[in-house]
Amino acid sequence: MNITSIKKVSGRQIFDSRGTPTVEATVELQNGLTACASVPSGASTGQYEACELRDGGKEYQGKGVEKAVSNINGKINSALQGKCIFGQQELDQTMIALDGTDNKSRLGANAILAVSLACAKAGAKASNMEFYRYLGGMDGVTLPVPMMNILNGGAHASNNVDIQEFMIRPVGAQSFREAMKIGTEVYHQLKKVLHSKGLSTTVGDEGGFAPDLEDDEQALQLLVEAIEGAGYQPGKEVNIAIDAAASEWFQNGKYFFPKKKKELTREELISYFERFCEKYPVVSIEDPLGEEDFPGFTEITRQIGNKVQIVGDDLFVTNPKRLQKGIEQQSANAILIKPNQIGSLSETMLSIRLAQQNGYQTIISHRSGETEDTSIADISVALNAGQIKTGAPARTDRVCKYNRLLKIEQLLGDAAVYPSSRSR
Ligand SMILES: C=C(OP(=O)(O)O)C(=O)O
Ligand SMILES: [Mg+2]
Repeated sequence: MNITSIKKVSGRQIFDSRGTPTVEATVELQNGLTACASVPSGASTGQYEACELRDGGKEYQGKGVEKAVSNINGKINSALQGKCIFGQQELDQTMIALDGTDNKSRLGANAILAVSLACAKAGAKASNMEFYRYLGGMDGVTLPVPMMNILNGGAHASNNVDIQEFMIRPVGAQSFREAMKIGTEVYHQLKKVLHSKGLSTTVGDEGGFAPDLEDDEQALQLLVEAIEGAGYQPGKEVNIAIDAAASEWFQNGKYFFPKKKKELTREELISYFERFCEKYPVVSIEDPLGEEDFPGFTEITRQIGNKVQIVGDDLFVTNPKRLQKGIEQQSANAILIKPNQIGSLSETMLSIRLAQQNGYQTIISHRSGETEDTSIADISVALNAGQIKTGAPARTDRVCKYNRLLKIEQLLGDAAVYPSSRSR
């Protein structure tokens, strides 16, 4: 038996940032080294995501993950025992074949991904390497531009804002460290602005503020005011990204804003976003249309894709097959990468590479229900993704990813690259 082969894989039910059960896995090697990983969970989940296996019954309103955990302790443990920890592809393929379904519904994408990530972390430990270096080698040196979600709406907050996320991008920074300084200053300034207007400073699921507003456009005005108030130039030093999460709005061929009770056609919705991009420094729109609306995506990309990043989240669900369709139909120019949408590390890496080979921008992303696992930070640097979306720079479930990136930047030293607009 090789000392770097797998001795045991085990799982347990833990809780995410919303207090909902989720999966954690531990991999133990013959040499005694152990590594642990846990998986997050979404609220505005795409219909085509891999299956997050949840228990029936009354426990936690039927949200327990004990079945997924017992799949780890039973079938997955038996299949991976004795295998070499360095064969990530083979380990993932073994679990995918054992599952045997298209969407990982037998073992659960939550079970498979937790083990997949724990294996990769164990491989890094056994190699005496930092996780990002193990994944990306010497070539993984790019710190991502953080897309900080500082105002929450949609399915992530109980306010009256329909757009799910309003994010700031500190592109004028020259390092990730400086980007964090700028981002947190704007976040704190937004709190002051909201307070001065008598608006609520309670927060949504991702740590951003969740006030009731006149309309969604007011959120953009507040962000611009906060950027300026913190002493930065909107559009130059800090620009804005939104996630409409429009799959949540799609009903009978039209779009319906559930909170403002307003109905729009596809064309009206595209014009709505175009106006935002003309009037405000909005440079990135995620899921401007629904997950079925490939033609709508193609149309908005044709109209404004030369100056605005059009991001497919629910549209692509980190799935190389759906991404390939989008590439052929020119449906977007960027992809959101959420490892738990596809359910294994090697498939996640495949989607990132496919996107990069086809000139798509890549944004590595958290989920709205998170754990303290920081794998996405390492993945973003290892694969030179260029952007990360991991919530407000507040609340530990979000900040732990940002803090890991600060450490990685320090470890990389002079080799670290930050995609600053100033150096372009
Ligand atoms: C992070 C997101 O939310 P959720 O995890 O709820 O899908 C998103 O839609 O991009
Ligand atoms: Mg999204």
